[in-house]
Amino acid sequence: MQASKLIKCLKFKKIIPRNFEDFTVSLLTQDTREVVENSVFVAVKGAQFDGHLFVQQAIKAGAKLIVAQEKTTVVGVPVVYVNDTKRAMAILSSRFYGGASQALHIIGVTGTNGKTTVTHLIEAIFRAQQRKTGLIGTMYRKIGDEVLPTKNTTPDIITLQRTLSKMVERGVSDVAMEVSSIALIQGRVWGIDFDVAVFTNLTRDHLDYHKTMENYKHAKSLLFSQLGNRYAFNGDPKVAVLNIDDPVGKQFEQLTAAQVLTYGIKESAMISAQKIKVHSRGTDFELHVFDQVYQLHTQMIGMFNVYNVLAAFAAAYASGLPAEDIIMALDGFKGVRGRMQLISSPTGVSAIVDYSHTPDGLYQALKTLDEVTKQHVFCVVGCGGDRDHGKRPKMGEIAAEHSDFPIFTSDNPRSEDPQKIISAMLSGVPTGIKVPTFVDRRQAINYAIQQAQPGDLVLIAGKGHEDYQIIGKQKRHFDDVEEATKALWLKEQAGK
Ligand SMILES: CC(=O)N[C@H]1[C@@H](OP(=O)(O)OP(=O)(O)OC[C@H]2O[C@@H](n3ccc(=O)[nH]c3=O)[C@H](O)[C@@H]2O)O[C@H](CO)[C@@H](O)[C@@H]1O[C@H](C)C(=O)N[C@@H](C)C(=O)N[C@H](CCC(=O)O)C(=O)O
Ligand SMILES: Nc1ncnc2c1ncn2[C@@H]1O[C@H](COP(=O)(O)OP(=O)(O)OP(=O)(O)O)[C@@H](O)[C@H]1O
Ligand SMILES: N[C@H](CCC[C@H](N)C(=O)O)C(=O)O
Ligand SMILES: [Mg+2]
Repeated sequence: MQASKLIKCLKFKKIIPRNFEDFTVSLLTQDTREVVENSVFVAVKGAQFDGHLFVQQAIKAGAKLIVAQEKTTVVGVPVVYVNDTKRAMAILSSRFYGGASQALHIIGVTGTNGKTTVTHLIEAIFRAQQRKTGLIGTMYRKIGDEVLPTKNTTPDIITLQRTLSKMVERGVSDVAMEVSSIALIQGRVWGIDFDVAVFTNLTRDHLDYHKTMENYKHAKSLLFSQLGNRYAFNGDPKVAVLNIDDPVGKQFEQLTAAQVLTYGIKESAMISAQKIKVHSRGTDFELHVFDQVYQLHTQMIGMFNVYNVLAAFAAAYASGLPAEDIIMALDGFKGVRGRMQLISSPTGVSAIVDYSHTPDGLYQALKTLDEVTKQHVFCVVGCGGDRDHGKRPKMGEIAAEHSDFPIFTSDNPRSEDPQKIISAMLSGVPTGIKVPTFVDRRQAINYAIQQAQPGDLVLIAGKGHEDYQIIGKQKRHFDDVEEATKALWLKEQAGK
């Protein structure tokens, strides 16, 4: 696309100089580390850096046009001045990448917990229909079977539009994507034409960023107000899929002009789970879809996963798939890496690696383990540094109250002193409960597994699929599944 044609979509702008030599744009980016010859560079003021300070660097790397919101002393290339470069990024990327989101059937999933799980369930359902799928979320971006890395749960709008456009090129038809509250506030999904928007739940997280639960809820609500009431490009009506057992789900009904499909375990929900039986090898329940009743089995355990399954079912049903097909796909789904991932061993001790890093996530995980075992539950847990401080005492309290043997350790301490994070967790522990602590996560895992007796379960919470640990500025390899497997093997050898 020619540069002059690209910038036409920006309505209010000042171009200096007014006339410039046109060129074919090779890349649109806000990051100097991506710039190549004939790029358009958008200067964005961020939380850490100011992109305007990188303009010369961008030109040196090949940028031929700059979009800025503040005066820059640029020589040799035209500058397009706008009021807000973040908004310009959304408008330009939609234009540059050809409105890919309109060509795709996109299901956006938001909520504090369950987004990764629900998007994987949706991916599995559509794949079972022999459709080519895309997935965007915490763990990766996926185009069919191709796995691409990701920095954020929801990428910046340019990366997102670029990814969607690649999906269109490769024949993807259906996309499941996680939409984080921070992304919604930062406009990372501005202009994305969602067909279905799903709400899982709202509990405490990210208050370092949002400050209050009210702001956090507002951020989540944006997905529903942005869904609009238009018919989607392919003619299907847009649908908001809402968990109405969560009071926030009910409130979101008011915000959207789209059609609403509710789910929950109360009979008043349009899609509900009844007669739920959670056992150690999975969960069974009656699925009520309006006035139809089906039997549903999932290999995943826990009441929270009943909600995740309902959310995925509702999203697929809202997309027009037959209930029987969805149910069959859900039955075959084996779970997501690092989400209640079981590692059994001949010692009789089992470890469960789970990504519970919020108070509610941890509570749900511990409650589930308590339901499936009569033996003891150990809980190795830490809290991330440079993230919501307020959740630390709460997670400390939950681990202490809902496990038999809580053990506190480090998650990703980042720039913070790990001992201080652990002390904050300890401040929430009720008096009388003793909690051993280990700054070294490996030692904590080894200790728990050594202490556990046959039949006991060791929950290793907070890092799930992560294969790294961030200490200071250093990111080193660390994988809870590997560590637990090693510790269980050592226990087995010691017992021989
Ligand atoms: C605080 C925050 O949210 N930061 C996000 C934000 O960065 P920012 O706009 O503040 O950017 P910045 O790093 O200050 O840089 C400013 C500008 O200079 C540019 N730059 C910077 C350096 C350089 O050498 N060259 C260069 O051009 C940058 O590309 C950017 O355009 O926008 C970036 C692009 O979208 C994000 O990658 C970045 O996420 C950081 C890494 C982050 O840790 N974010 C977390 C808090 C986050 O967003 N989490 C959510 C929720 C997770 C979940 O619940 O699952 C997520 O969606 O991941
Ligand atoms: N519906 C749910 N309600 C409460 N807790 C849940 C639910 N689903 C999952 N969890 C817990 O939260 C953890 C994270 O789940 P998942 O990765 O699916 O959530 P997420 O919303 O993608 O999280 P993130 O915000 O980090 O991307 C799980 O390991 C589990 O312990
Ligand atoms: N999406 C979450 C991930 C937290 C995972 C935990 N291991 C940590 O590093 O704090 C966040 O950015 O808050
Ligand atoms: Mg996620």
